[in-house]
Amino acid sequence: MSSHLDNAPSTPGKFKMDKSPYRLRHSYFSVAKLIFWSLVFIGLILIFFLHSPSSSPLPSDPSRRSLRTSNWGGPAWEKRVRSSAKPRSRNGFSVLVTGAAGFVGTHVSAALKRRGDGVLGLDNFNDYYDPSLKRARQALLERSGIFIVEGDLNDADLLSKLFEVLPFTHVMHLAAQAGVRYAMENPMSYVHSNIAGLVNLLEVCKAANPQPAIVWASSSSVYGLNTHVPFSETHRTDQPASLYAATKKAGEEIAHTYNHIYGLSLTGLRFFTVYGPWGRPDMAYFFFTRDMLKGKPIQIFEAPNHGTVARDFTYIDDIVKGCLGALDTAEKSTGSGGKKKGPAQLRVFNLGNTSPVPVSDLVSILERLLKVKAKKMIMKLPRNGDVQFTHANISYAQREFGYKPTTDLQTGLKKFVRWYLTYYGEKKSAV
Ligand SMILES: O=C(O)[C@H]1O[C@H](OP(=O)(O)OP(=O)(O)OC[C@H]2O[C@@H](n3ccc(=O)[nH]c3=O)[C@H](O)[C@@H]2O)[C@H](O)[C@@H](O)[C@H]1O
Repeated sequence: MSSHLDNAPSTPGKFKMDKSPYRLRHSYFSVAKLIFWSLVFIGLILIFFLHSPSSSPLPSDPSRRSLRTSNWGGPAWEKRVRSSAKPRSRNGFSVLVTGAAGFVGTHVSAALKRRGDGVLGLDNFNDYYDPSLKRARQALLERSGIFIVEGDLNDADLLSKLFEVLPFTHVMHLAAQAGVRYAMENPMSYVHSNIAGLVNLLEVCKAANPQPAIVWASSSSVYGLNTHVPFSETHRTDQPASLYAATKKAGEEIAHTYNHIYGLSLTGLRFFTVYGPWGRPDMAYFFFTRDMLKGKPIQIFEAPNHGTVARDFTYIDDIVKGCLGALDTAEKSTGSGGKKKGPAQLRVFNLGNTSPVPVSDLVSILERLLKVKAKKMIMKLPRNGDVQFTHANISYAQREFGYKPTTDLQTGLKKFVRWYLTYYGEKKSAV
């Protein structure tokens, strides 16, 4: 005899005690059905929330996910932002520098601060190259009172918040996925930073009140397969040789659109192979130095028929002068609250050195400076985005803001090598 408690169907297992096979199957299927339909119902609710744009509790967009991990906001944070971006003088600029922990970003930020402008940095500290170098640059800027907010360009909420805290007069947009050859390894990182990130930034700038004037980094690589030299801003740029170049060219077209529709003042700067202290370890002059010091072989690219591969290497201090010149001559945006009020300035400048140097000469200079004989491996120029030759015509920048590079490769590399040996010598390790 079984007690009534034993009959209580508290769990499906207990049903096995029931003597009637029909009742057992019937009850079992009712519960299973109930569970099944409950799961379907919960699933539908979840699908509805995940796809609802306004109330999405778990955003599927990776750029928005950074919101959850980034550490910004609050009165103390806002105070730091304000104090970093406050100019020393009444007519000084208040500049948001994106990519402030990057090579050019660090130098430009420091120069702006030195002359009395307020600077707020933004950087996502990604690991495209050794992030400890970016942290060291950050520490350097911190010593001169520059705060770098850690966040991604694609984080619209963060960017909007920054403009809410402060009416930036200018944006110096230097954050990007750089490097010509890496584009074949990780193409989407170029789309994420150089296209999606740029659009996100421009969306926030167009909605800001007042709208800032924007100066941003394009690239000499937009000239691609152009064969007219020296490269002038009027030459064709519709034959990019790498995805990197294509995203920078797309950026120039996107700039045109935002200028046209929203009255944003936009100036693009086509940088020509920038080098110098605190440089980028992914660039040839930098890793040639590292590998030569380690006694490792280096690859030197050569064009077909032993043709020379050359670059218009441009020293960082000259580039900084060009950036400041562009900033100083940038006119105000004309829109407000997302509406254009009149035509606004739209410019593109070459910032080069006007004196191309063969890569083999770059290596000879490094050999002399490092007192090391390079183990050279001559290789065919790979078809991975590299072009054979770059040479800037800089007369437009010269005319508009007196841009005049003054550092030759020998002098600039000497300063780079001195920095390199101090930086890595002190750390007793190479990159
Ligand atoms: O002006 C730009 O817009 C770009 O400049 C820079 O690109 P590049 O001019 O290609 O510089 P970089 O890679 O240092 O190669 C230098 C030279 O060494 C040759 N090179 C390179 C590697 C190698 O192993 N061997 C070699 O001979 C190579 O063929 C080349 O001739 C920036 O990286 C890029 O982000 C962008 O800003």
